[in-house]
Amino acid sequence: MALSFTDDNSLFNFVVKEGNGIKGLVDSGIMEVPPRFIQPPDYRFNDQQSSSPYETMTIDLSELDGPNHDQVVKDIAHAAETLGFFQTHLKPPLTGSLTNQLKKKATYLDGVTPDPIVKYETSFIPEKEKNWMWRDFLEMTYTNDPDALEFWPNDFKEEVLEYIKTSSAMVNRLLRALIEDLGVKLDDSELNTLIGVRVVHMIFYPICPDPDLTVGIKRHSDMGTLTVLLQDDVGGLYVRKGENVSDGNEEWFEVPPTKGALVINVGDMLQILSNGRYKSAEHVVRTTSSASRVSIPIFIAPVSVAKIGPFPAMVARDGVARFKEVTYKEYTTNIREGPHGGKMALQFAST
Ligand SMILES: O=C(O)CCC(=O)C(=O)O
Ligand SMILES: [Fe+2]
Repeated sequence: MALSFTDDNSLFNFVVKEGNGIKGLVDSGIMEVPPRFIQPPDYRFNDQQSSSPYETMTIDLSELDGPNHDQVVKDIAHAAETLGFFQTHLKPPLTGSLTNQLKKKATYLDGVTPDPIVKYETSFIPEKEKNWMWRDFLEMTYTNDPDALEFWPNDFKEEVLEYIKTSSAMVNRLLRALIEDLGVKLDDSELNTLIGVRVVHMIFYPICPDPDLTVGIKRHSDMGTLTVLLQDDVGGLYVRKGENVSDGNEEWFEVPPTKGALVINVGDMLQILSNGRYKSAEHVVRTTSSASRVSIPIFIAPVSVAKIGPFPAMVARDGVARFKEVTYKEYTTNIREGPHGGKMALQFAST
């Protein structure tokens, strides 16, 4: 008989403490969504909320080195100013194999001992959240190559390292282009401070008995500088166009799975640095009853002590500082402890 989890204690024990995750719930044969996962109506998301298919903006970054440099910089900046999302190609050998491997192996806690740079998690902060999200994930923090090779799970460590390296090089060029378009000059060490932290999430979204009631990830924007994301072919990531709070006219687009492509999105730190010209993208992940999904974001963020505020040149040009200076650590602490969801967290740094 399938287990039932109508009381929060037994659910918490099974999912979090014993480390079975949501995958464990689904594998146990649950037929209904336990109450803890049911989102209030305003937080639910289904694909009827998405408008016309999103015309994917795919940018070929290799053209940054060629005669089209100026045009490519403009395209990148335009994407960052409008939707805050675009896609780009990652050269072989790393394309779909990592997501396929993750799908085959997806486990929550089985068989690997967590250590300081590897964590098994579910939802966002299950101890505090009223309504849990329908996802399990493995968090791997990059410190250096020897640590990664020693502590990360054997099944993935080499490929994830390669993914991080390829993506970091790309993000470095991308950020240079975005900053170039602002007319701001940074030296290498200033730039490196903004992309000094790299955290990988290997996310597993199990199939869900009632997708209308749940979300894979709630509406949010990413807190760092830029996020790079590899998704499998299931789909379910939606991005919001525009950011006016609840004007009743929200438009959402699905970011379509595209073979060999990486999704890039702007994080809150880049919105602050650019004094609001670049927009961190609000996005959401729905659940489905037909297929489990995997995605592998790399969150690229400033080092925790970095003081993040609008570039002085932007403030001078705009005549106003739209954000105050905060350290990245203060910002992330506020997200964990204060109000978040949608783009609420940015208000913490707003003037
Ligand atoms: O799974 C996805 O496509 C998006 C994941 C995401 O938004 C996040 O982890 O912040
Ligand atoms: Fe995200």
